[in-house]
Amino acid sequence: MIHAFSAPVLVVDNLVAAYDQSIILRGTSLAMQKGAVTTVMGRNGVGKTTLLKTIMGLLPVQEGTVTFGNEDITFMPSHKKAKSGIAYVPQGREIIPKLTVYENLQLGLTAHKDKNAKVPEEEIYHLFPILKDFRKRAGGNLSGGQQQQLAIARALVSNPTLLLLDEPTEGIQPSIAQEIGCILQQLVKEKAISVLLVEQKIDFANQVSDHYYFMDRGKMVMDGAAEELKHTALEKHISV
Ligand SMILES: Nc1ncnc2c1ncn2[C@@H]1O[C@H](COP(=O)(O)OP(=O)(O)OP(=O)(O)O)[C@@H](O)[C@H]1O
Repeated sequence: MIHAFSAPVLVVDNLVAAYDQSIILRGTSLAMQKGAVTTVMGRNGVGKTTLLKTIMGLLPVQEGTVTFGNEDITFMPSHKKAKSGIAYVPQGREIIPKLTVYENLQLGLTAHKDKNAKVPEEEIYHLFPILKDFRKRAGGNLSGGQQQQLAIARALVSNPTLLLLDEPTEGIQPSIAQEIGCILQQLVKEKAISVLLVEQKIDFANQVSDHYYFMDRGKMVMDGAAEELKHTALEKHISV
């Protein structure tokens, strides 16, 4: 839930970023409230994934700023961003197929600021009971929905305050997507984590979002609180 008057957890101001000569972000700006789900929607190829990568420091910023809490993190290397509390769950999930579920979870510790930290198993399995049952199973043998849960769980192992989540429902059946939506809501409520979500599916976005931004050709073209936006506005902006 958005806490009125709280300071934004993340502010992106006039961001410009490119792959070589090809400019993708053309002055992108957004502000995220703490403990809320902010969702970026837009057609394929408008730059949503590029925005998450640039915030995470995986693509250099050419112009503009990124502020996390009170800190300017525009040029902070990605591993430092991870240690300062930002976790990124990429599109496609990037589970290591040959490692077990538990070993995949352990990978999240590399981004933890305390080098003696352990996987908070009780907390993780409370949120994702299926991962407890499959603890010793190879990550590659999990279904798409289970791998998505594992990817989010692995991100949580680093103890983030901000989660960047790229199309978590891609290739996942609606009932499982809804389950993941419930877990996300629980996370935001119980742990006051802030989520920046890139999403194409309206039903899922409606289930979890507090605030929307619509992106077109590297810029935000509209934003608003979830309850202010009608279904039709959402559809207009994401229809291909
Ligand atoms: N590694 C790359 N090198 C060069 N161009 C890229 C690279 N990755 C993406 N692009 C291009 O950047 C543009 C924006 O891509 P991006 O993945 O950010 O879009 P998106 O809004 O997330 O779309 P989608 O929903 O399809 O993932 C596209 O034109 C894409 O072809």
